[in-house]
Amino acid sequence: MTISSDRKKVLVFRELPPDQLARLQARHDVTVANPRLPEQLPAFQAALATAEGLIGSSYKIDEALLAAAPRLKVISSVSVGVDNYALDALAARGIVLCHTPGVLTETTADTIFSLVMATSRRLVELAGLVREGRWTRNIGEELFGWDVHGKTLGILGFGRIGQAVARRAALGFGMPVLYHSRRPVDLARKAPELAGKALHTPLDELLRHADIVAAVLPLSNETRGLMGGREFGLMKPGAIFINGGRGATVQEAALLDALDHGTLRAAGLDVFATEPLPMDSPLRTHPKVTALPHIGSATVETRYAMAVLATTNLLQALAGERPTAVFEMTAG
Ligand SMILES: NC(=O)C1=CN([C@@H]2O[C@H](COP(=O)(O)OP(=O)(O)OC[C@H]3O[C@@H](n4cnc5c(N)ncnc54)[C@H](O)[C@@H]3O)[C@@H](O)[C@H]2O)C=CC1
Ligand SMILES: O=C(O)C(=O)CO
Repeated sequence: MTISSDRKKVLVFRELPPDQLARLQARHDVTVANPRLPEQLPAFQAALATAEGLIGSSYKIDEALLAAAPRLKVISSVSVGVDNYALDALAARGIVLCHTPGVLTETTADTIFSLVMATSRRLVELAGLVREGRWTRNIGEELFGWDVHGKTLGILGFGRIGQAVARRAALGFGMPVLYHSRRPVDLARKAPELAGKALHTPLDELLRHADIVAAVLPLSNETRGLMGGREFGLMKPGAIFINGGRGATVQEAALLDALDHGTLRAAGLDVFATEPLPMDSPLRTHPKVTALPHIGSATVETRYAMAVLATTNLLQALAGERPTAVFEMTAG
């Protein structure tokens, strides 16, 4: 990467905290334009033509958009997931892609574990009973929940966040953990606290044995639609499905079918194939679904930490240094 140290054109395509925007403005010529807002789209498109650095998230940066950015050297994503970026086109042009691994791991694991709790103990449904003035007598068996402690948790995607979910489950709730990932993790060396408590398990076997299955997979050609009718059909009768990775790793029609006509107890979803979730999606109001508006990392502290890391990554790359968190195109 050869980028000299003079002022560069930077395009910010999602709001940044004022102090992080000021860090960028002190060193570079910055345009802030949100392409999701129709009134700002022309400014975004105009700035693309000269931009050397982009920073933002939640917007598809596809090949056509990259073609309109001939001087682009670096994209700094305020996210760990990189499914919004045309990776092959970036690699072909030698454009550096940075992201925000690590700083959101624990917060996202908290969110995923809250979905485990909420679905098992029917928290949202039963809180609604109180809120709506329908708590008029002790609840009966038909509204009882399901224990979380001691249940077997199956985790799909055993990277940073998957392992953080496993720690909560195994160390806090006495849950045996099965995990599915591309390859076994050397737990004795990388996460000794989980050694002997989390077992690498082929997908079908995991689905057959887990009481609760939590997906924390990145979206890629390999994981798109990974959970379909066959996979939901393999799950234990009465099991729960959680998705905290990416929506499109699940075939939503198959999930609905498993909830309506299969034996799935409930689903807890933070992510959807289309976001925001369309008004006519049956998942929005399904009685067995706890749906969240993609809040995995959405705490004050963590969103700020993500913005700081993304800003640092961009400044480093534009200064010709190796950024703290480069997404390695061949990693997995
Ligand atoms: N709901 C939310 O707000 C958030 C969602 N995410 C999602 O979670 C994903 C995971 O984040 P990290 O744990 O930091 O990533 P990571 O790279 O540390 O872990 C990914 C894991 O998935 C596994 N994997 C990848 N492809 C696979 C395949 N084809 N089959 C089986 N396993 C496969 C990898 O082996 C690895 O264990 C992100 O890519 C993002 O999409 C991340 C943060 C917040
Ligand atoms: O970082 C990500 O990939 C998210 O989904 C939001 O934090």
